[in-house]
Amino acid sequence: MTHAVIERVETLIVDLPTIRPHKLAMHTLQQQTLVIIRVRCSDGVEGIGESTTIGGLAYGYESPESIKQNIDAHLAPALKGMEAGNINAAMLKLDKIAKGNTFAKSGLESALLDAQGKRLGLAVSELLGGRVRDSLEVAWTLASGDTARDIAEAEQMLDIRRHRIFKLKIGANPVDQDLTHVIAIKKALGDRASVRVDVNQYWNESQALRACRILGDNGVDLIEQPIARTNRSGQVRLNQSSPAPIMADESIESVEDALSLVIDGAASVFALKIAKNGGPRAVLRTAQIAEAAGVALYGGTMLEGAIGTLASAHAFITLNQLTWATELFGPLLLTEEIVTEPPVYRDFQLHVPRTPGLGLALDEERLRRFARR
Ligand SMILES: O=C(O)C[C@H]1C=CC(=O)O1
Ligand SMILES: [Mn+2]
Repeated sequence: MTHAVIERVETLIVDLPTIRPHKLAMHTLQQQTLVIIRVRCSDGVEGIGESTTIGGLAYGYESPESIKQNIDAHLAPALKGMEAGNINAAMLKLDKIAKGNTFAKSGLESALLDAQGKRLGLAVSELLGGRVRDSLEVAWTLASGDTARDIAEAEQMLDIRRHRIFKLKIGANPVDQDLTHVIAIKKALGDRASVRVDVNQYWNESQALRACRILGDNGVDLIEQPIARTNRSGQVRLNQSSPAPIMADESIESVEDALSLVIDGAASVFALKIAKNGGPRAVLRTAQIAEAAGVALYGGTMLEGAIGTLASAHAFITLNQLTWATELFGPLLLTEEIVTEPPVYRDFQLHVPRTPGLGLALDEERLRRFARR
């Protein structure tokens, strides 16, 4: 049998509307931009992947435009002619020719896994060693910017049994205003929901010392990235003093970051994101570091659409412990789909398909309609 080779890599920028503005400390999303990757192989198999970030360059070092350009100019030519089924060799080559660029690499690794799964008739989770569950609990982010509207949204999610974990995006407003907002929402929801916050690095240590204590004392379960990733010693001190666990998100931009956080004792929970580690296989290396260190895990998102969400989900369902569940709700924030069958959310869970590859097919007509020209 001759091995299939990678013949062509195509990238498309897709702009999709959101159900409402989504306010994060650094950026308000009015729409979401996905980079869709198609890897065509010599055996006729096509793999699909997604490289998505938030707010252009507001969140990380890669933008949709730079991701597309770097794949087109550097990563795709390096992959051309390589054996399609040898994902180790392909990703080693990319690591050799490109520093960082984990978002771009994540979409490519996802597409190669999708192709190999389709080729072998196996779900990506099976390629990753096999699943230990079929579905994942999914949190919802309350980020309308309005307390009453956030409470109404949470009540609706509880009613329809879609989410019972809520993450509140704070940090942009004065600290006391944010604390009042969070405490009001926790009071309204009580024990019916887990309430967590994500500060997206917007506090300094002096603000965070007091705020983390107040949040913990008022029943907030988890505090995500309260201070800057660059303030490592501050993170260590907060991790020791906060009554609520501290989760690292922006602090992890690579597998090596995860190791150094563990060595320093800078967080007791890690947000796992395929985009920040370089793909579904790379994120599992970070998960293994956490497991060995006794750090708890959470399945994070960069607000990807269906493809990036399921690429993440196939990795996360192979994990033994996922103490803090996931936030794989990206497709639910979008009003439009570019796949033929959207991911299934039911009874607080995302159900992960067992069909070959990621278990998704592109809807060509809708893709054409939303692709940026
Ligand atoms: O975690 C982040 O910082 C980014 C993202 C995840 C959920 C959400 O609403 O925003
Ligand atoms: Mn975060």
